[in-house]
Amino acid sequence: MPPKAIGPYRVLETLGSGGAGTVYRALDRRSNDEVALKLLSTGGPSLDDRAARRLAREFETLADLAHPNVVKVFEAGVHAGQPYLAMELIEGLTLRHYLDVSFNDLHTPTPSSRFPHAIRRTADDDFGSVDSPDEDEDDDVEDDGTFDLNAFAEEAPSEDLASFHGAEDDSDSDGMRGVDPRRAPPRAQPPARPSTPKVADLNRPERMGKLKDAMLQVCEALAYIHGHGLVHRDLKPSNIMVDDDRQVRLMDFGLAKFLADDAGITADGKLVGTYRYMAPEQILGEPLDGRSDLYSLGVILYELMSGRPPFDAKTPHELWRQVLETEPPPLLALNLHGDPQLARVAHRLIRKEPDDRFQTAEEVYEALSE
Ligand SMILES: Nc1ncnc2c1ncn2[C@@H]1O[C@H](COP(=O)(O)OP(=O)(O)OP(=O)(O)O)[C@@H](O)[C@H]1O
Repeated sequence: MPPKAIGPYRVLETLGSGGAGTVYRALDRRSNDEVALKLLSTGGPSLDDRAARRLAREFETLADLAHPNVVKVFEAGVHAGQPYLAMELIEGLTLRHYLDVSFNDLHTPTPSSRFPHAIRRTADDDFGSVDSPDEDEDDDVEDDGTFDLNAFAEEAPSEDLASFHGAEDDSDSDGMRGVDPRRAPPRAQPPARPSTPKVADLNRPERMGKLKDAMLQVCEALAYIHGHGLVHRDLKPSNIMVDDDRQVRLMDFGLAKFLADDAGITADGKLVGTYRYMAPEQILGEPLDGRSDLYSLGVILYELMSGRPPFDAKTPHELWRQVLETEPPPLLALNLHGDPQLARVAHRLIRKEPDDRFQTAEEVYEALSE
């Protein structure tokens, strides 16, 4: 049951939940304006402290930003020990759902789709935000409210439920948790899966127009935040929303921080970000810059064009190995009639070396416009 009130806000409905908490539609009783209210998950005392710090960071980062493609944050507070963040309410969809041609045909339903607000939930978008692989070996839900391997297995994009459980077992039995990706031993790469059914639907002109337009707007948002010395660090389809006027908003800067204290790892040593969209340098805990966000953008573009991610594995360990060591299948082999220029952009964005990628969001914008 959602709370009835949070601080000065009356809760109207649940919009969705993510790794860090739940987002509600709420009414500001002072102004009568509707907002989106993100309430961080409760847990032990350490979760509260950490979550509060995450929220404060998200707020500080966002408060000074003003761009049509970046979500506006109004205020942060604490309610019954739980931190919350009030932000602009976006009447729209996450990028994945906005571009979804036929959700059930392209994605195997996951347990999360049982929830009535599944269309707004975003757990299908990724494997969940994650902690450093060498910590918290025993719990499904990590102490900062993010998820470990079981969440990873559950959210694997193209596995059936039996495979999910297999993945859980595998990961537990062979010690996948607690593995440092920098020391991960090589394994054989599984063969690329055949392209998804109805892949031709992905190329419908109207959908491609929407995809390109959304990508251009994301580039504008990224150019803006990178210009302010910020790296998003957790760019993924659930952190991009598109409103009814097709205006894109970049969300969730909880993981962003100024490049000055950059290391890709939080002060308490946790790796932040979401596996599937993480650049190699982020997996390795190396310093990040805007090019790491461009890598994530490339994964998103590849996935939305082909119906599957460039690297697809049952366990984080295997995914890291693929991301660090193998080349993704050519996008146009998965989608024969995909747009060749967009496919080239996607492949260049997901190059392993940051120097081999586009160097700025402005460059990506230009390439997408060609
Ligand atoms: N400002 C907003 N306006 C409208 N809906 C929103 C807003 N912010 C979030 N939502 C909805 O709530 C969902 C959950 O958001 P939330 O930021 O908690 O999770 P997430 O981005 O999916 O995951 P994570 O927190 O792990 O990055 C979003 O996917 C979206 O559907």
